[in-house]
Amino acid sequence: MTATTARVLAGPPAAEALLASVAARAARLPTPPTLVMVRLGDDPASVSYVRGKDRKAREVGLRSTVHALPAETSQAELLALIAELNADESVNGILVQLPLPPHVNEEAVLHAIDPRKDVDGFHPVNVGELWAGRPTLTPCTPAGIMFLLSHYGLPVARQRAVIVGRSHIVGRPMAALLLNADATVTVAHSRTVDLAAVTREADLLVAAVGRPHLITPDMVKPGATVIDVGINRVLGPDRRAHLTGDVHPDVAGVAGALTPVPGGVGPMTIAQLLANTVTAAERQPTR
Ligand SMILES: Nc1nc(=O)c2c([nH]1)NC[C@@H]1CN(c3ccc(C(=O)N[C@@H](CCC(=O)O)C(=O)O)cc3)C=[N+]21
Repeated sequence: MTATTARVLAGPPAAEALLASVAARAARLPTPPTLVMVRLGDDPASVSYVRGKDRKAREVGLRSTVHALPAETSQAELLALIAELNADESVNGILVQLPLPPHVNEEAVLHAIDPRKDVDGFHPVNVGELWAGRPTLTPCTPAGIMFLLSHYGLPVARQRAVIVGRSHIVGRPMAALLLNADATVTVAHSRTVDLAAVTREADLLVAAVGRPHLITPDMVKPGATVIDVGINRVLGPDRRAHLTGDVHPDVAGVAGALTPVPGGVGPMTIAQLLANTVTAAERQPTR
């Protein structure tokens, strides 16, 4: 009987390493890179994420502004604000916090952002460049995961990577980044037949489905690296809400390395957003 426990891939030290380079690059520019975030309504998770990003931005020498608009803001009003921010040369990065209320067409909004200011990497021009192998501004969560893997010296090239989840925010861009880094990539999803047989092939398993504890120990190859992107709010035995991932805690007994939730991928997402803001600023003409 050999009880092993996975190496913990803590987000904060890797995020701090990325933020140190963000701060150094920001300091080399003639004016501080400027991020503008827009959120509609007051969903508590959105309020808290945007606040966290705003605070970190200032810590590393960026300028950050938040437009907190009423939930009833019309799509036309939101598009008018985006047009203004696109035209404003003092703005380097624009982020519209998702999800948007049901009366606003998310696609219409994301397509309206100038691709050069699209620090989320969600505009079709940036999606296309990523899939063409010419990444420019790449989605923050997957790009942050790539940084985390390299920070901890974990190999990607030649690895069999399985991503569970095909969202536009995580699963799909994660597949593109891993493919660009010479992994052999499989994207599994809710319709995949015999999911466990697919995930057991993975040297690198990325769980991004939003279903608490979907990934159980029997689904993991011994020694695999497991990245948990799930941020699920569940009620604990004490009936208090807490965060849990898509990966069952017992996976730590099988995996070689595992990201915790919270304190894993989340902090990387924020650091990468600020890295993207500096990248956008570096590429925009100076005034
Ligand atoms: N336009 C847009 N871009 C986004 O990048 C975006 C978005 N909309 N909408 C929502 C999701 C979610 N997201 C997270 C960022 C940080 C943490 C994070 O820092 N999590 C902490 C814990 C946070 C907590 O305690 O609630 C952690 O995992 O340690 C989580 C989730 C960005 N998103």
